[in-house]
Amino acid sequence: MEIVIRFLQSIAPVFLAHGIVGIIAFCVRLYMQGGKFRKQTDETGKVAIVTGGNTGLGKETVMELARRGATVYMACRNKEKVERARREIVKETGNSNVFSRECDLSSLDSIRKFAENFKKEQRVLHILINNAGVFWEPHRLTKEGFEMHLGVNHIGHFLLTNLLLGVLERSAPSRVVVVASRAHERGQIKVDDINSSDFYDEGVAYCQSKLANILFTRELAKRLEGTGVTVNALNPGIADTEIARNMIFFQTKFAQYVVETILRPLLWAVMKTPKNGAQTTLYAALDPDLERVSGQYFSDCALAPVAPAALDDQMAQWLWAQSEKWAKIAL
Ligand SMILES: NC(=O)C1=CN([C@@H]2O[C@H](COP(=O)(O)OP(=O)(O)OC[C@H]3O[C@@H](n4cnc5c(N)ncnc54)[C@H](OP(=O)(O)O)[C@@H]3O)[C@@H](O)[C@H]2O)C=CC1
Ligand SMILES: CC1=C(/C=C/C(C)=C/C=C/C(C)=C/C=O)C(C)(C)CCC1
Repeated sequence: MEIVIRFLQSIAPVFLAHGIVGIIAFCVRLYMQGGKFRKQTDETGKVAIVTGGNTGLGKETVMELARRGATVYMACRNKEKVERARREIVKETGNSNVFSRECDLSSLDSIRKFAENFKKEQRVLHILINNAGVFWEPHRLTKEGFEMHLGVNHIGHFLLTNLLLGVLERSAPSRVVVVASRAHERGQIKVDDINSSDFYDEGVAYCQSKLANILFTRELAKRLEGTGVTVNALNPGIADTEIARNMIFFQTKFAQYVVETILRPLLWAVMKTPKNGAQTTLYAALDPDLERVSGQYFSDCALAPVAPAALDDQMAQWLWAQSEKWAKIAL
Protein backbone atom coordinates (compact mmCIF):
# COMPACT_ATOMS: atom_id res chain seq x y z
CA MET A 1 0.00 0.00 0.00
CA GLU A 2 2.80 2.35 1.00
CA ILE A 3 4.58 1.64 -2.30
CA VAL A 4 1.44 2.52 -4.26
CA ILE A 5 1.05 5.80 -2.35
CA ARG A 6 4.71 6.69 -2.91
CA PHE A 7 4.38 5.87 -6.62
CA LEU A 8 1.28 8.07 -6.91
CA GLN A 9 3.06 10.88 -5.06
CA SER A 10 6.02 10.65 -7.45
CA ILE A 11 3.94 10.83 -10.63
CA ALA A 12 1.49 13.50 -9.37
CA PRO A 13 3.73 16.47 -10.37
CA VAL A 14 4.12 15.03 -13.89
CA PHE A 15 0.34 14.78 -14.30
CA LEU A 16 -0.08 18.25 -12.85
CA ALA A 17 2.51 19.72 -15.23
CA HIS A 18 0.86 18.01 -18.23
CA GLY A 19 -2.52 19.26 -17.09
CA ILE A 20 -1.29 22.84 -16.80
CA VAL A 21 0.44 22.72 -20.21
CA GLY A 22 -2.74 21.22 -21.68
CA ILE A 23 -4.95 23.94 -20.22
CA ILE A 24 -2.58 26.70 -21.41
CA ALA A 25 -2.41 25.15 -24.91
CA PHE A 26 -6.20 24.89 -25.00
CA CYS A 27 -6.61 28.56 -23.99
CA VAL A 28 -4.01 29.67 -26.57
CA ARG A 29 -5.87 27.65 -29.22
CA LEU A 30 -9.20 29.23 -28.30
CA TYR A 31 -7.62 32.68 -28.58
CA MET A 32 -5.78 31.92 -31.87
CA GLN A 33 -8.97 30.77 -33.63
CA GLY A 34 -9.67 34.51 -34.09
CA GLY A 35 -12.80 36.45 -34.93
CA LYS A 36 -16.00 34.65 -35.95
CA PHE A 37 -18.75 35.77 -38.29
CA ARG A 38 -21.78 35.06 -36.13
CA LYS A 39 -24.57 36.91 -37.95
CA GLN A 40 -27.28 34.68 -39.36
CA THR A 41 -28.08 35.71 -42.94
CA ASP A 42 -30.29 34.11 -45.57
CA GLU A 43 -28.54 33.95 -48.95
CA THR A 44 -31.37 32.27 -50.86
CA GLY A 45 -31.52 33.72 -54.38
CA LYS A 46 -27.89 34.90 -54.26
CA VAL A 47 -25.35 33.54 -56.74
CA ALA A 48 -21.69 33.17 -55.73
CA ILE A 49 -18.43 31.98 -57.28
CA VAL A 50 -15.59 30.69 -55.10
CA THR A 51 -12.24 29.96 -56.77
CA GLY A 52 -10.32 27.05 -55.24
CA GLY A 53 -13.48 25.94 -53.47
CA ASN A 54 -12.56 22.25 -53.39
CA THR A 55 -10.34 22.32 -50.32
CA GLY A 56 -9.12 24.35 -47.33
CA LEU A 57 -10.60 27.79 -46.75
CA GLY A 58 -12.44 27.78 -50.08
CA LYS A 59 -14.28 24.55 -49.29
CA GLU A 60 -15.38 25.87 -45.88
CA THR A 61 -16.54 29.08 -47.56
CA VAL A 62 -18.61 27.16 -50.12
CA MET A 63 -20.03 24.98 -47.34
CA GLU A 64 -21.27 27.99 -45.35
CA LEU A 65 -22.63 29.83 -48.41
CA ALA A 66 -24.53 26.66 -49.37
CA ARG A 67 -25.80 26.22 -45.81
CA ARG A 68 -27.24 29.74 -46.04
CA GLY A 69 -29.08 28.91 -49.27
CA ALA A 70 -26.87 30.51 -51.95
CA THR A 71 -26.29 29.06 -55.40
CA VAL A 72 -22.54 28.44 -55.48
CA TYR A 73 -20.15 27.81 -58.36
CA MET A 74 -16.91 26.15 -57.35
CA ALA A 75 -14.28 27.31 -59.89
CA CYS A 76 -11.43 24.82 -59.60
CA ARG A 77 -8.61 23.31 -61.62
CA ASN A 78 -9.10 19.62 -60.87
CA LYS A 79 -12.37 18.11 -62.18
CA GLU A 80 -12.34 15.01 -59.96
CA LYS A 81 -11.32 16.81 -56.77
CA VAL A 82 -13.95 19.51 -57.15
CA GLU A 83 -16.72 17.05 -57.96
CA ARG A 84 -15.86 14.99 -54.86
CA ALA A 85 -15.94 18.13 -52.68
CA ARG A 86 -19.20 19.30 -54.29
CA ARG A 87 -20.93 16.01 -53.48
CA GLU A 88 -19.79 16.22 -49.88
CA ILE A 89 -21.08 19.81 -49.58
CA VAL A 90 -24.45 18.96 -51.15
CA LYS A 91 -24.80 15.98 -48.81
CA GLU A 92 -23.91 17.99 -45.73
CA THR A 93 -25.95 21.14 -46.48
CA GLY A 94 -28.87 19.64 -48.42
CA ASN A 95 -28.40 22.46 -50.97
CA SER A 96 -28.26 20.97 -54.47
CA ASN A 97 -27.51 24.33 -56.11
CA VAL A 98 -23.79 23.83 -55.76
CA PHE A 99 -21.96 23.38 -59.05
CA SER A 100 -18.43 22.27 -59.88
CA ARG A 101 -16.76 23.93 -62.84
CA GLU A 102 -13.30 23.77 -64.33
CA CYS A 103 -11.23 26.95 -64.07
CA ASP A 104 -7.46 26.72 -64.10
CA LEU A 105 -6.15 30.12 -63.02
CA SER A 106 -2.77 29.36 -64.57
CA SER A 107 -4.37 29.42 -68.04
CA LEU A 108 -6.03 32.52 -69.49
CA ASP A 109 -7.99 30.33 -71.96
CA SER A 110 -9.40 28.24 -69.13
CA ILE A 111 -10.48 31.37 -67.23
CA ARG A 112 -12.15 32.85 -70.32
CA LYS A 113 -13.98 29.58 -70.99
CA PHE A 114 -15.20 29.40 -67.39
CA ALA A 115 -16.46 33.02 -67.42
CA GLU A 116 -18.19 32.60 -70.79
CA ASN A 117 -20.00 29.43 -69.70
CA PHE A 118 -20.96 30.96 -66.35
CA LYS A 119 -22.53 33.96 -68.09
CA LYS A 120 -24.50 31.60 -70.35
CA GLU A 121 -25.84 29.75 -67.30
CA GLN A 122 -26.52 32.64 -64.92
CA ARG A 123 -27.73 36.18 -65.49
CA VAL A 124 -26.63 37.40 -62.05
CA LEU A 125 -23.60 37.21 -59.76
CA HIS A 126 -23.72 38.68 -56.27
CA ILE A 127 -20.51 37.39 -54.69
CA LEU A 128 -17.18 36.63 -56.35
CA ILE A 129 -14.61 35.17 -53.95
CA ASN A 130 -11.04 35.16 -55.28
CA ASN A 131 -9.77 32.53 -52.86
CA ALA A 132 -7.55 30.10 -54.81
CA GLY A 133 -3.86 30.43 -54.24
CA VAL A 134 -0.49 28.78 -54.56
CA PHE A 135 2.29 29.05 -51.98
CA TRP A 136 5.95 28.05 -51.91
CA GLU A 137 5.90 26.88 -55.53
CA PRO A 138 9.23 25.95 -57.10
CA HIS A 139 10.06 28.28 -60.03
CA ARG A 140 7.35 27.35 -62.50
CA LEU A 141 5.52 29.33 -65.14
CA THR A 142 1.85 29.55 -66.05
CA LYS A 143 0.66 28.61 -69.55
CA GLU A 144 1.34 32.17 -70.73
CA GLY A 145 4.77 32.30 -69.08
CA PHE A 146 4.11 34.19 -65.84
CA GLU A 147 5.77 33.22 -62.57
CA MET A 148 3.26 30.87 -60.90
CA HIS A 149 2.47 32.88 -57.72
CA LEU A 150 1.95 36.10 -59.68
CA GLY A 151 0.11 34.28 -62.48
CA VAL A 152 -2.38 32.32 -60.35
CA ASN A 153 -2.80 34.52 -57.27
CA HIS A 154 -2.94 37.85 -59.12
CA ILE A 155 -3.15 37.74 -62.95
CA GLY A 156 -5.63 34.85 -63.13
CA HIS A 157 -7.97 36.52 -60.65
CA PHE A 158 -7.45 39.90 -62.36
CA LEU A 159 -8.74 38.45 -65.63
CA LEU A 160 -11.57 36.50 -64.01
CA THR A 161 -12.83 39.54 -62.10
CA ASN A 162 -12.68 41.79 -65.16
CA LEU A 163 -14.60 39.25 -67.26
CA LEU A 164 -17.32 39.17 -64.59
CA LEU A 165 -17.57 42.91 -63.85
CA GLY A 166 -20.53 43.40 -66.22
CA VAL A 167 -22.64 40.74 -64.53
CA LEU A 168 -21.56 41.94 -61.06
CA GLU A 169 -22.66 45.51 -61.92
CA ARG A 170 -25.98 44.25 -63.29
CA SER A 171 -26.53 42.33 -60.03
CA ALA A 172 -25.61 45.17 -57.63
CA PRO A 173 -25.44 45.34 -54.69
CA SER A 174 -22.70 42.79 -55.22
CA ARG A 175 -19.26 42.05 -53.81
CA VAL A 176 -15.78 40.93 -54.82
CA VAL A 177 -13.78 39.39 -51.98
CA VAL A 178 -10.02 38.92 -52.35
CA VAL A 179 -8.28 36.46 -50.05
CA ALA A 180 -4.88 38.08 -49.46
CA SER A 181 -2.54 37.60 -46.50
CA ARG A 182 -0.37 39.34 -43.94
CA ALA A 183 2.43 38.13 -46.21
CA HIS A 184 1.73 41.28 -48.28
CA GLU A 185 3.58 43.21 -45.56
CA ARG A 186 6.84 41.68 -46.78
CA GLY A 187 5.92 42.08 -50.42
CA GLN A 188 7.48 44.27 -53.07
CA ILE A 189 6.39 44.67 -56.69
CA LYS A 190 9.55 44.03 -58.67
CA VAL A 191 8.80 46.26 -61.66
CA ASP A 192 12.05 45.31 -63.43
CA ASP A 193 11.80 41.58 -62.75
CA ILE A 194 8.11 40.89 -62.19
CA ASN A 195 8.53 37.20 -63.10
CA SER A 196 11.48 36.70 -60.74
CA SER A 197 13.63 35.52 -63.66
CA ASP A 198 16.86 37.09 -62.34
CA PHE A 199 16.39 35.94 -58.76
CA TYR A 200 13.86 33.45 -57.43
CA ASP A 201 12.72 32.87 -53.87
CA GLU A 202 9.44 31.06 -53.11
CA GLY A 203 8.59 33.31 -50.17
CA VAL A 204 9.45 36.56 -51.97
CA ALA A 205 7.34 35.53 -54.99
CA TYR A 206 4.36 34.66 -52.77
CA CYS A 207 4.61 37.95 -50.86
CA GLN A 208 4.73 39.91 -54.16
CA SER A 209 1.54 38.18 -55.33
CA LYS A 210 -0.28 38.93 -52.05
CA LEU A 211 0.76 42.60 -52.21
CA ALA A 212 -0.58 42.60 -55.79
CA ASN A 213 -3.91 41.26 -54.40
CA ILE A 214 -4.29 44.33 -52.18
CA LEU A 215 -3.12 46.88 -54.77
CA PHE A 216 -5.65 45.32 -57.16
CA THR A 217 -8.41 45.55 -54.53
CA ARG A 218 -7.79 49.23 -53.84
CA GLU A 219 -7.53 50.20 -57.52
CA LEU A 220 -10.66 48.21 -58.44
CA ALA A 221 -12.59 49.81 -55.55
CA LYS A 222 -11.81 53.25 -57.04
CA ARG A 223 -12.90 52.17 -60.50
CA LEU A 224 -16.16 50.73 -59.14
CA GLU A 225 -17.18 53.75 -57.08
CA GLY A 226 -20.90 54.43 -57.49
CA THR A 227 -21.67 51.08 -59.18
CA GLY A 228 -22.92 49.23 -56.09
CA VAL A 229 -20.14 46.66 -56.49
CA THR A 230 -17.72 46.60 -53.57
CA VAL A 231 -14.31 44.95 -53.37
CA ASN A 232 -12.41 44.17 -50.19
CA ALA A 233 -9.34 42.11 -49.30
CA LEU A 234 -8.63 40.07 -46.20
CA ASN A 235 -6.10 38.13 -44.21
CA PRO A 236 -7.48 34.73 -43.09
CA GLY A 237 -4.75 34.13 -40.50
CA ILE A 238 -2.64 30.97 -40.42
CA ALA A 239 -4.90 27.98 -40.98
CA ASP A 240 -4.15 24.28 -41.21
CA THR A 241 -5.04 23.66 -44.87
CA GLU A 242 -3.18 22.17 -47.85
CA ILE A 243 -1.46 25.52 -48.50
CA ALA A 244 1.95 24.33 -47.29
CA ARG A 245 1.92 21.22 -49.51
CA ASN A 246 5.01 22.34 -51.47
CA MET A 247 7.14 22.94 -48.40
CA ILE A 248 9.87 20.48 -47.51
CA PHE A 249 7.76 19.22 -44.55
CA PHE A 250 5.39 17.50 -46.96
CA GLN A 251 7.85 16.29 -49.60
CA THR A 252 9.06 12.96 -48.18
CA LYS A 253 7.46 10.21 -46.12
CA PHE A 254 9.97 10.83 -43.30
CA ALA A 255 9.33 14.60 -43.23
CA GLN A 256 5.59 13.93 -43.22
CA TYR A 257 6.05 11.58 -40.27
CA VAL A 258 7.93 14.31 -38.37
CA VAL A 259 5.18 16.81 -39.21
CA GLU A 260 2.42 14.52 -37.98
CA THR A 261 4.14 13.35 -34.81
CA ILE A 262 5.98 16.50 -33.69
CA LEU A 263 5.23 19.68 -35.65
CA ARG A 264 1.48 19.42 -36.03
CA PRO A 265 0.85 18.64 -32.32
CA LEU A 266 3.24 21.48 -31.38
CA LEU A 267 1.50 23.92 -33.72
CA TRP A 268 -1.99 22.66 -32.85
CA ALA A 269 -2.49 25.54 -30.42
CA VAL A 270 -1.55 28.32 -32.83
CA MET A 271 -3.14 27.35 -36.16
CA LYS A 272 -6.76 28.02 -37.07
CA THR A 273 -9.01 25.25 -38.28
CA PRO A 274 -10.00 25.74 -41.95
CA LYS A 275 -13.53 26.58 -40.77
CA ASN A 276 -12.24 29.36 -38.53
CA GLY A 277 -9.82 30.49 -41.24
CA ALA A 278 -12.83 31.07 -43.52
CA GLN A 279 -14.63 33.39 -41.07
CA THR A 280 -13.19 36.68 -42.35
CA THR A 281 -13.98 35.69 -45.94
CA LEU A 282 -17.60 35.05 -44.92
CA TYR A 283 -17.67 38.33 -43.01
CA ALA A 284 -16.46 40.27 -46.09
CA ALA A 285 -18.89 38.43 -48.35
CA LEU A 286 -22.00 38.48 -46.18
CA ASP A 287 -22.05 41.04 -43.38
CA PRO A 288 -24.95 43.40 -44.14
CA ASP A 289 -23.07 46.27 -42.47
CA LEU A 290 -20.41 46.10 -45.21
CA GLU A 291 -22.78 46.69 -48.13
CA ARG A 292 -21.19 50.08 -48.90
CA VAL A 293 -17.69 49.40 -47.59
CA SER A 294 -15.10 49.09 -50.35
CA GLY A 295 -11.32 49.13 -50.86
CA GLN A 296 -10.67 47.89 -47.32
CA TYR A 297 -8.67 45.09 -45.73
CA PHE A 298 -9.96 42.87 -42.93
CA SER A 299 -8.43 40.47 -40.46
CA ASP A 300 -10.30 38.47 -37.80
CA CYS A 301 -13.63 39.92 -38.96
CA ALA A 302 -12.55 43.54 -38.40
CA LEU A 303 -10.86 46.35 -40.33
CA ALA A 304 -7.07 46.06 -40.30
CA PRO A 305 -4.26 48.31 -41.50
CA VAL A 306 -2.30 47.44 -44.64
CA ALA A 307 1.44 47.87 -45.12
CA PRO A 308 2.66 51.22 -46.61
CA ALA A 309 3.52 49.48 -49.92
CA ALA A 310 -0.16 48.56 -50.33
CA LEU A 311 -1.12 52.27 -50.11
CA ASP A 312 1.05 53.23 -53.11
CA ASP A 313 -1.60 54.46 -55.57
CA GLN A 314 0.89 54.98 -58.40
CA MET A 315 2.05 51.39 -58.06
CA ALA A 316 -1.59 50.22 -58.04
CA GLN A 317 -2.20 52.09 -61.31
CA TRP A 318 0.99 50.73 -62.86
CA LEU A 319 0.07 47.19 -61.85
CA TRP A 320 -3.44 47.60 -63.24
CA ALA A 321 -2.18 48.86 -66.62
CA GLN A 322 0.38 46.06 -66.85
CA SER A 323 -2.12 43.43 -65.76
CA GLU A 324 -4.47 44.46 -68.57
CA LYS A 325 -1.62 43.77 -71.01
CA TRP A 326 -0.56 40.53 -69.32
CA ALA A 327 -4.13 39.22 -69.19
CA LYS A 328 -4.70 40.42 -72.78
CA ILE A 329 -7.78 42.40 -71.85
CA ALA A 330 -9.04 44.39 -74.85
CA LEU A 331 -9.59 48.00 -73.80
N1 LIG B 1 -3.90 28.65 -44.96
C1 LIG B 1 -3.27 29.74 -44.55
O1 LIG B 1 -2.62 29.74 -43.48
C2 LIG B 1 -3.32 31.00 -45.35
C3 LIG B 1 -3.93 31.06 -46.58
N2 LIG B 1 -3.97 32.24 -47.28
C4 LIG B 1 -4.63 32.31 -48.58
O2 LIG B 1 -5.87 31.65 -48.54
C5 LIG B 1 -6.23 31.17 -49.83
C6 LIG B 1 -6.75 29.74 -49.72
O3 LIG B 1 -5.68 28.93 -49.31
P1 LIG B 1 -5.86 27.59 -48.45
O4 LIG B 1 -7.25 27.16 -48.44
O5 LIG B 1 -5.14 27.80 -47.20
O6 LIG B 1 -4.96 26.60 -49.34
P2 LIG B 1 -5.27 25.19 -50.05
O7 LIG B 1 -3.98 24.79 -50.66
O8 LIG B 1 -5.92 24.29 -49.09
O9 LIG B 1 -6.30 25.60 -51.19
C7 LIG B 1 -5.89 26.33 -52.30
C8 LIG B 1 -6.90 26.20 -53.40
O10 LIG B 1 -6.43 26.91 -54.55
C9 LIG B 1 -6.55 26.04 -55.66
N3 LIG B 1 -5.64 26.37 -56.76
C10 LIG B 1 -4.30 26.35 -56.76
N4 LIG B 1 -3.84 26.62 -57.98
C11 LIG B 1 -4.91 26.81 -58.78
C12 LIG B 1 -5.09 27.08 -60.15
N5 LIG B 1 -4.06 27.18 -61.00
N6 LIG B 1 -6.35 27.22 -60.63
C13 LIG B 1 -7.41 27.09 -59.81
N7 LIG B 1 -7.32 26.80 -58.52
C14 LIG B 1 -6.07 26.66 -58.00
C15 LIG B 1 -6.29 24.66 -55.10
O11 LIG B 1 -6.72 23.65 -56.00
P3 LIG B 1 -6.17 22.12 -55.88
O12 LIG B 1 -6.82 21.54 -54.66
O13 LIG B 1 -6.62 21.49 -57.14
O14 LIG B 1 -4.70 22.20 -55.75
C16 LIG B 1 -7.11 24.75 -53.84
O15 LIG B 1 -8.46 24.55 -54.14
C17 LIG B 1 -5.00 31.35 -50.69
O16 LIG B 1 -5.17 32.49 -51.50
C18 LIG B 1 -3.87 31.59 -49.68
O17 LIG B 1 -2.84 32.38 -50.22
C19 LIG B 1 -3.44 33.39 -46.76
C20 LIG B 1 -2.82 33.38 -45.56
C21 LIG B 1 -2.68 32.19 -44.76
C1 LIG C 1 0.24 22.21 -41.12
C2 LIG C 1 1.70 22.41 -40.86
C3 LIG C 1 2.40 23.48 -41.35
C4 LIG C 1 1.58 24.49 -42.04
C5 LIG C 1 1.86 25.72 -42.31
C6 LIG C 1 0.96 26.65 -43.00
C7 LIG C 1 -0.46 26.34 -43.16
C8 LIG C 1 1.49 27.75 -43.48
C9 LIG C 1 0.84 28.76 -44.22
C10 LIG C 1 1.39 29.89 -44.43
C11 LIG C 1 0.88 30.94 -45.28
C12 LIG C 1 0.14 30.66 -46.47
C13 LIG C 1 1.18 32.18 -44.91
C14 LIG C 1 0.87 33.39 -45.57
O1 LIG C 1 0.01 33.67 -46.34
C15 LIG C 1 3.89 23.59 -41.22
C16 LIG C 1 4.29 24.72 -40.31
C17 LIG C 1 4.52 23.79 -42.58
C18 LIG C 1 4.50 22.31 -40.66
C19 LIG C 1 3.68 21.71 -39.61
C20 LIG C 1 2.34 21.37 -40.04
